[in-house]
Amino acid sequence: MTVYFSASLRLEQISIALAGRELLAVDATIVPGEVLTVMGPSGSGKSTLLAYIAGFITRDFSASGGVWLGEQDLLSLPAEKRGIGLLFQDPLLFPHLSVGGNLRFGLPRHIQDKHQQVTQALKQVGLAGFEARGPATLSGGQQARVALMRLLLSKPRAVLLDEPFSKLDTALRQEMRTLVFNQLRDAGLPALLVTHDLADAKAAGGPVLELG
Ligand SMILES: Nc1ncnc2c1ncn2[C@@H]1O[C@H](COP(=O)(O)OP(=O)(O)OP(=O)(O)O)[C@@H](O)[C@H]1O
Repeated sequence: MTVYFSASLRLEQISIALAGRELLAVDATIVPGEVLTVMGPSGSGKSTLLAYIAGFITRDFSASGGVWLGEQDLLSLPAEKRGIGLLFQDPLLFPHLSVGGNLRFGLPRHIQDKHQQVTQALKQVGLAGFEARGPATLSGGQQARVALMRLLLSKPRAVLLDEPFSKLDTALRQEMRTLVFNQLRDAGLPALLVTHDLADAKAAGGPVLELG
């Protein structure tokens, strides 16, 4: 994996409200290679916070506060220019593309040796030779690993994870936690994890923010 350095992700006095009622307030800085875990009751606005950071919060909410990546004001950029990578509980692979096609989709246009990068990424997660397979022929755990590598190949500058392990069975969950957090640490990316699972927070190894 190519190591590339990112800046800190700063969440500056963010407040998110729905119908005039504040759902959450967050003020935090996530340094490169660190995972901030956000926990809280269902409906407390965790996914909405991620949507605000990534740039696709809907008008139903009123939100305020700053989102900075180093010196860059992310709120001034449209979602596709923010350089934020997302991982959800569903792998969301494109069903009409092969595994290789899904991975190439994440690669920035200027990358020359796409084939080599894809081959290397698959090898890294124990899926060497899976390029031509369709996503539907993969197990849930294999799909999750492809989704992780697609995310990393897109060279995000920060990563948001929304319950990324909740659909995996217990053994696989532990394996994916280790893989995901090691990869994020190696890549030196700041990451924000939303979860209900204390074991996820422990594996992430960073600070934990408990919403009321
Ligand atoms: N588009 C929307 N319009 C109006 N209300 C919404 C919309 N999306 C979500 N909500 C409401 O906003 C609140 C926050 O939702 P959100 O999904 O951010 O919570 P959460 O903390 O991620 O919940 P969970 O842990 O169950 O995933 C909830 O009360 C939800 O019903």
